Amino acid sequence: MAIRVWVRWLSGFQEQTVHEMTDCLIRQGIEVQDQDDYLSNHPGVIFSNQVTPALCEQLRELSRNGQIRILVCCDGAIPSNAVWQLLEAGAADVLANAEWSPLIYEIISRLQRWEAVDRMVHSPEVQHVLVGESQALKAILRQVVEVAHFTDASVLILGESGTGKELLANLIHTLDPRPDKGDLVILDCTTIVPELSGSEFFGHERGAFTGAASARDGVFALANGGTLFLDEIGELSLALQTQLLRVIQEHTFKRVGGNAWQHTSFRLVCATNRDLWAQVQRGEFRADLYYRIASYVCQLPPLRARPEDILPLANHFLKTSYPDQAPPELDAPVQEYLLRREYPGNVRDLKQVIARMLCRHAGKGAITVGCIPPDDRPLWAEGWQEWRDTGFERAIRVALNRGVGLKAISRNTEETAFRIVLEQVNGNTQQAAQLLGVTDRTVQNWKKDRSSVNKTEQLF
Ligand SMILES: Nc1ncnc2c1ncn2[C@@H]1O[C@H](COP(=O)(O)OP(=O)(O)OP(=O)(O)O)[C@@H](O)[C@H]1O
Repeated sequence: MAIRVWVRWLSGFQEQTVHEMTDCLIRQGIEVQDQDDYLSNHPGVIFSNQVTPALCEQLRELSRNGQIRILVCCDGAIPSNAVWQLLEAGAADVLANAEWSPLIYEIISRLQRWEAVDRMVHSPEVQHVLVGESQALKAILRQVVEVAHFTDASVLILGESGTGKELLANLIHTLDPRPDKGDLVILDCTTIVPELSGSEFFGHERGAFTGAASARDGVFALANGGTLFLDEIGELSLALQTQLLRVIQEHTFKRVGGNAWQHTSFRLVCATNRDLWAQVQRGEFRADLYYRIASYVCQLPPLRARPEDILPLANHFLKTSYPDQAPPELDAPVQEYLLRREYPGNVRDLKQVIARMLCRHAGKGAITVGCIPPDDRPLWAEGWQEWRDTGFERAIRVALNRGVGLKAISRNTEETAFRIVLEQVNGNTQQAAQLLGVTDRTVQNWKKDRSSVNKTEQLF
């Protein structure tokens, strides 16, 4: 299938160059669209020899929060501060080369990679497994597809409980293109008994210790040719972390009670709901192990930071509960309830809420508010407008009980609002200012302050 792109030529390129380069792209199987098609969802290439405020503004408009990937190409050197300006404005990459031929080659490589990643992201094996419409989830999916399919890098997945870390680990294994791939082997680090850890990790020879009636493989041997998923890695004691270092680096190990070195080849995926880097800084997690397990770090945001995912996920869980028939719909008040509800257990929570509502659903009609179990119903005051967000109230109560005053509570509320909005708009100052109802300068000042001072105490 041809790769479709739109191309724009800015700032005085010779007509002959434009024709030659366009022909070159077409010869390489790139379908070059009319300039006017830049509003479509296809990726785009902008050729420009100058970085001007107008170009940055255009990029901001076109990139639509990173939904459209745009390459900016210059046929010459470009100052490094201009490169960062272009990236900040929304360019997916900036290529510069005085020679046209390598420049075109690089452009084609990027476009082919993007197309391959897009195809995989939209494949049923991804779309039917990891559901979500938010920009945050889509961006993660693209990155994960790229790292899983095109590299053998170790991946560290961070995120609160129930955000989908294990699901992502499964997906990384599914997308691994190795021929004759081995199994996905999962080890929950919270279940390791220290005395048996050697055997669990490396296996043992017969008679290696009392009770070792026969030889047994450990997880590193079982994962040979496949993927090893170490869940809750943040719970491993320092002693157990030390045991893992060699095998993770060298891919060789000895069974307990054995003398022969064995070789194993696996992709390592680890997950934790802890702040692993903070653990490293406190000396609770070995820095050398951290760097080995975290070639690529993927942070899954909590569900509260991506409310656009709530209804698609709810519909997905309904569909999986009715594999052979059309699932019931959620009526409007139930949808509103789901959107306003708190999800401390993240996606797992939402899945359970749907399951609980289905228990009370009778007939063939839509799921209505009566299906919400009494314990799950919101606190009422006088009507919809008065819906009280119990989670927010709870946080304020906890803060007040801790003796935190109004000033700190207000500051934290403001911090949280800035953080949420900036995440939502991928750091775009103008859009954040618009959503927050403040000036661009206020957002810029906030960003500046944040980079120069430590985080304030987290209340919420
Ligand atoms: N994006 C998603 N699309 C579909 N299902 C999801 C998604 N995210 C999570 N789930 C579902 O939510 C539940 C919890 O997900 P998972 O076990 O992967 O979370 P986790 O982060 O590993 O949790 P924990 O840290 O508690 O082990 C699972 O049933 C999973 O299938």
